Amino acid sequence: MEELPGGRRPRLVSTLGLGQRSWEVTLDAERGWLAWRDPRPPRRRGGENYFVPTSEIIAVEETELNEKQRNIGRWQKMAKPHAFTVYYVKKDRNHRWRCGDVTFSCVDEYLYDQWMQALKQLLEMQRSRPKHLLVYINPYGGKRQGKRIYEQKVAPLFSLASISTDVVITEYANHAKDNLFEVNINKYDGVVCVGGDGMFSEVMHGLIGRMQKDSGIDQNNPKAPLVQCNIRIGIIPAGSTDCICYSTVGISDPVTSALHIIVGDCQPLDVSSVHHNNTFLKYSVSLLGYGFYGDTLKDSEKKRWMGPMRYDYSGLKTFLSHHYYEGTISFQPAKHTLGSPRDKDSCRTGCYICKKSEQQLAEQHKERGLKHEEDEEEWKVIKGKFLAINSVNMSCSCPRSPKGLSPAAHLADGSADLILVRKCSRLDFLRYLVRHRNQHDQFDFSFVDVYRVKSFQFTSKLSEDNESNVTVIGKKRFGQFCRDHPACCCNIANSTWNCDGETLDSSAIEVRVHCQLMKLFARGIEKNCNDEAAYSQSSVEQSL
Ligand SMILES: CCCCCCCCCCCCC/C=C/[C@@H](O)[C@H](CO)NC(=O)CCCCCCCCCCCCCCC
Ligand SMILES: Nc1ncnc2c1ncn2[C@@H]1O[C@H](COP(=O)(O)OP(=O)(O)OP(=O)(O)O)[C@@H](O)[C@H]1O
Ligand SMILES: [Ca+2]
Repeated sequence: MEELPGGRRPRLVSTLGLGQRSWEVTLDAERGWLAWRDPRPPRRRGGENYFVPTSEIIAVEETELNEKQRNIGRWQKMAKPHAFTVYYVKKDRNHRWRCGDVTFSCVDEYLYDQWMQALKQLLEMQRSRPKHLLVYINPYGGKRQGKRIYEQKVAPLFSLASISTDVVITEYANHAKDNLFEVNINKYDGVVCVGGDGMFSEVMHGLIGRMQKDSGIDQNNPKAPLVQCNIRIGIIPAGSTDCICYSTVGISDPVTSALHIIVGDCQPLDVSSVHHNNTFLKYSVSLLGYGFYGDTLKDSEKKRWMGPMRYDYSGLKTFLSHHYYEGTISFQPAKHTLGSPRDKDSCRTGCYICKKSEQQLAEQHKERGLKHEEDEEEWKVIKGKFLAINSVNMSCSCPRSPKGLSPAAHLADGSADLILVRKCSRLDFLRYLVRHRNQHDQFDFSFVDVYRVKSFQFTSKLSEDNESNVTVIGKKRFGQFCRDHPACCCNIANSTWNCDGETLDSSAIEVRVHCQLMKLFARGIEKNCNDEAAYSQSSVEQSL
């Protein structure tokens, strides 16, 4: 390697054997890349060029060349050619990552040692990579393939990357959550969950809950400033919806997720806390849905045996029942964030809007102890009859809806998009649903409103009436549905909140978004060359 002043050795350039030819291989430690180039002029079918950021090198290993490889070209003269294999992230279409490998041969041991040492040094310098992970596998999530997926697709990659693991196969619901309150968490560089959104939710509750407990924060206080959780969670998708994985990586694919964990990616995530009467209920990172998604989930729980199909079955059933619910929503608009839910651009890796929120959060932490102006900020109140009330902290894109419930929602901007779908005809509601799967704007309907909020509260008409002691008993005599108007679909019972795929017991809730409360082994969805809608600073500036 060439030396720079100060003893830095940023560049190693050698001619190494690859296949049957000699290639020019460069390791540029300063700029952080490894490249190999066929030095033959392009018209002789050479000129190929490969380039890998060193942050995306997975491992390097000594390699024994096989008989066939040894007997070609100049390597056949050597008793034992010295070869090494570099494993790296190979980016495929649709955000899919694969483990690529390339084997280089060196003319002598000295050159081999030089390369091995330089590459190993570079790998050791990747400080954000995990070395020791705690893994929870839900053997019953999704299509019940969690254990197989982990053993066949993920564990071999972790061992290639020299990551050691403690693996827990869960034996009951909440096993992972309970366990996280007991383990010596400081031993680990991250926690991995193999399963779906429900399994992720368990691990998140365990980690955030543990963090608050250790810091003496009372989770039942809805206004308590929660302590950020710096231990990252990796999601190996093996569930039914895998919305959190899809929305943060761009695909639900176990190998891709394992590689994001190995390279030590970090994606902060907003978390909403949900309370009822000063009692903590749950945290949410994806969907908090009342009405359509609440009823779909409640019905689907009885059909777990159907696997992922249960959501389509119960979704269709709920669609046909066409129930709407009356209630009051009060919310505080998110004025601190630059974007809006109607933006054409989406949150992508390195998102400028999320970075801005991160800076604001750091300033807030510095000013902690000074007066908090939050409570003085305005509340908007909306009363109405709703088919669905959805609050999403992220786009909620998933294989069922690749652009999600709110395509412009941000992963880490400290806000949620509150989507109110008012009472409308079945046909209109179907048109709304269909737009989750095509390119048209799902908010461009007179019966749909969307707001970017930092907190909200909901009370159903039924509980308001209960509280004001209005003839509830009289109403109950009508049974669950309005018998006077069989066709009107009005429902005097409450719906249920769907909180990241789990039902909540209370319909009256108070929700608050906590900016970047936790972190994932992910980097957000990467911009593609054809992804013109990705955020850049200039596009934000134009919108100001
Ligand atoms: C005509 C086709 C329209 C299709 C519209 C599809 C929209 C799908 C939007 C999915 C949004 C998922 C949000 C993520 C929520 C997760 O935290 C949670 C836990 O995993 N998953 C669910 O609650 C699982 C929720 C799954 C809901 C599935 C709903 C399926 C609706 C089917 C309606 C059919 C009407 C057809 C009439 C002819
Ligand atoms: N060993 C177990 N036995 C029964 N339930 C479990 C076990 N381990 C975890 N669970 C629970 O199973 C629930 C569902 O699991 P998971 O999220 O992995 O799959 P899913 O519901 O099919 O997928 P999705 O949440 O993506 O729709 C979780 O809420 C979790 O608490
Ligand atoms: Ca958000």
